[in-house]
Amino acid sequence: MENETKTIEIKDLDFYYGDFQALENVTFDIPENKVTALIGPSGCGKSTFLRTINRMNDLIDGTRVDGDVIVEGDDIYKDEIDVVELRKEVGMVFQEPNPFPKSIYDNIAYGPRAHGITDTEKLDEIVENSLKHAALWDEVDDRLDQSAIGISGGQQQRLCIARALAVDPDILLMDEPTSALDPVATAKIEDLIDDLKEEYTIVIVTHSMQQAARISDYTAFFLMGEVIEHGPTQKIFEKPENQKTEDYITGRFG
Ligand SMILES: Nc1ncnc2c1ncn2[C@@H]1O[C@H](COP(=O)(O)OP(=O)(O)OP(=O)(O)O)[C@@H](O)[C@H]1O
Repeated sequence: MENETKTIEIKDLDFYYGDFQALENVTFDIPENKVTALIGPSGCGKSTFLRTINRMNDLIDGTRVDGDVIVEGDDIYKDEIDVVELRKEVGMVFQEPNPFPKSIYDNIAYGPRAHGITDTEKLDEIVENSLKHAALWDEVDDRLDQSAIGISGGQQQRLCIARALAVDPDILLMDEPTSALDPVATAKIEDLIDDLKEEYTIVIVTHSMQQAARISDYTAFFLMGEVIEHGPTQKIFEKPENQKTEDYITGRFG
């Protein structure tokens, strides 16, 4: 990864829920404008790791972090940072599409309004651009005032991606964003991820080996809280260095 710009650097990261250690000594870099996939069996710490990048775990009582998570130069657990600003730079999309019970327009305008934008023309522009970026504009441009709950699951998930993009983040965290979707909607999100990496750094948790192989540039394989192997996706899938990685990739466990 020598020639890549590192957006996120993780060094010796340990994470605890109370007495339970969920991440141990995690160290790797996440490069800019690439897709990094996090794979591994259920409970190995993928979502926990993802949530350390925008300090979403802070919302859970009794958690503790050791080590460094450096996002765009700031050590986000050691430097004095504004967590609201961090979460603006590091957007998140979840497993289940979770639009607010508001209009399509208001879903997208919510974040920019919360960050102080009130000008209607500016908001119109953000809503249009965000929906275009999320490849949803053409499907909803004639019904922006209708409820976001009334569109399909795949459209809702693209709406949630548009909502994340509306506050102009640099990094997008995605926690199994297609696991609730059918194959057609999944393919649309995968195409979208491929387009989005031109402008955003993407970190995605996926249970699908095929999805990781299709869409990611780098892959990190987690097992029981540790990163067993990390590297270019093609190498991880075709020539893994660790036997455990090979066993997992070839479906021998997990
Ligand atoms: N809020 C919590 N409190 C206590 N333990 C937790 C909490 N969230 C997760 N854990 C534990 O931390 C470990 C890692 O969980 P995590 O959800 O990060 O794994 P995962 O790899 O994302 O799993 P999955 O693929 O099933 O979503 C698991 O043992 C889990 O039970």
